[in-house]
Amino acid sequence: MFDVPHDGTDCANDVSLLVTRATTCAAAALAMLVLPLYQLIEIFEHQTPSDLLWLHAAWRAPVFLVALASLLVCMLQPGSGAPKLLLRLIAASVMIMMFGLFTTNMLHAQGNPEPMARGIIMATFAVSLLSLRGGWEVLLHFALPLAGSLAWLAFRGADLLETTTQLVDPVMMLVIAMIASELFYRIRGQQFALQRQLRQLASTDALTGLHNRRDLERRIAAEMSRSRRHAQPLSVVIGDLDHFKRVNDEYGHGVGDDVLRAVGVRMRRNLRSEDLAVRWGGEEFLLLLPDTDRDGAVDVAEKIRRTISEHPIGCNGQEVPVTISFGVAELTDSDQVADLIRRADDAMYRAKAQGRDRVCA
Ligand SMILES: Nc1nc2c(ncn2[C@@H]2O[C@H](COP(=O)(O)OP(=O)(O)OP(=O)(O)O)[C@@H](O)[C@H]2O)c(=O)[nH]1
Repeated sequence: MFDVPHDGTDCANDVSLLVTRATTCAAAALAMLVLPLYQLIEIFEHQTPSDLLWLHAAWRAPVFLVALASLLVCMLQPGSGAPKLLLRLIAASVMIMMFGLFTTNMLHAQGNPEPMARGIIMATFAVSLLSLRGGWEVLLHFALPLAGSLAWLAFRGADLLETTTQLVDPVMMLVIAMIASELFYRIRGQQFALQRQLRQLASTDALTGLHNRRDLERRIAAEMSRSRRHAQPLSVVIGDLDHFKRVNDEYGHGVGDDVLRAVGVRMRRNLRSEDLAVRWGGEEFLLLLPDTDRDGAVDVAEKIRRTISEHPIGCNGQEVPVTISFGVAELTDSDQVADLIRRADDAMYRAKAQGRDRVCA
């Protein structure tokens, strides 16, 4: 099968990826705006000494600010590619908050650490799932703040043995978050790949791997308006294999199919990436050539005609000689889609009438 050039299919995937990211980003940001505030109020109610209150606020501040910025970006620039970076920033700031507060608790052992620690662990778990792509990313975002936190505790002379027992809950969270994040990441990846494959199948001809008629119908109007907007030519070429019935009758339907495939390959080899090669009907092909005028399209069709008629197609050890007739039409100001295709079709029938194996415009 051929590589399908960058087209509407890819765009649809990109848009759906952007929407997923923006939604995730907004969800993570909202969660991270509410949670730190809620916890600060709780700590305030437990009458934590004021200097520690400031420390608590400082550890939460990056999460709060990044979450606020993310929410603003998601609201003001919904189509931007920023959420990917913002999601990582949210995750990193949450991990830093978690270990900052963990260190504060270890050094000052005050307040009501139990519910707070649980809240942070749950938040970290949620954000890991939302923001990070796969187990390795969770580990990376977790490992750096953990190392910093342990280094600071050691520097401040804390009892590291006690620290390790306190680490049981966060490490358990890490393992669960890694597994869940990896699972989510893979499921999402498979889902995107499947969507892409389905869209590609829906727009591709199964036998030749060229674009199908439905796909052309979806694109030709857009190409016509693009060509008019930029005052660039656009041409359509219709090609029909000559006496193809004889090929089937003489060599069998299987060889006929191989010939159609080979013709498709030769067409694609002679086209630019922005051109569209379509299997238009049984043994009929259509080429949509942007930025190409009538003479240019005749040259393209002539080149393809020669590669087909001058080199018989090898199938099952046999050489099958094939020729093709082409008709060319260039877009005019008054053309509708049907007019353009009809003129190319008429030209192709003229080529048949004049003896086949030729190009008419
Ligand atoms: N092997 C194969 N043959 C096909 C396929 N689609 C259409 N055909 C055959 O293509 C042949 C087309 O025959 P006609 O329309 O009579 O045209 P032709 O024999 O090519 O003659 P001209 O077009 O007049 O030169 C028919 O025999 C179809 O069965 C296909 O997918 N595979």
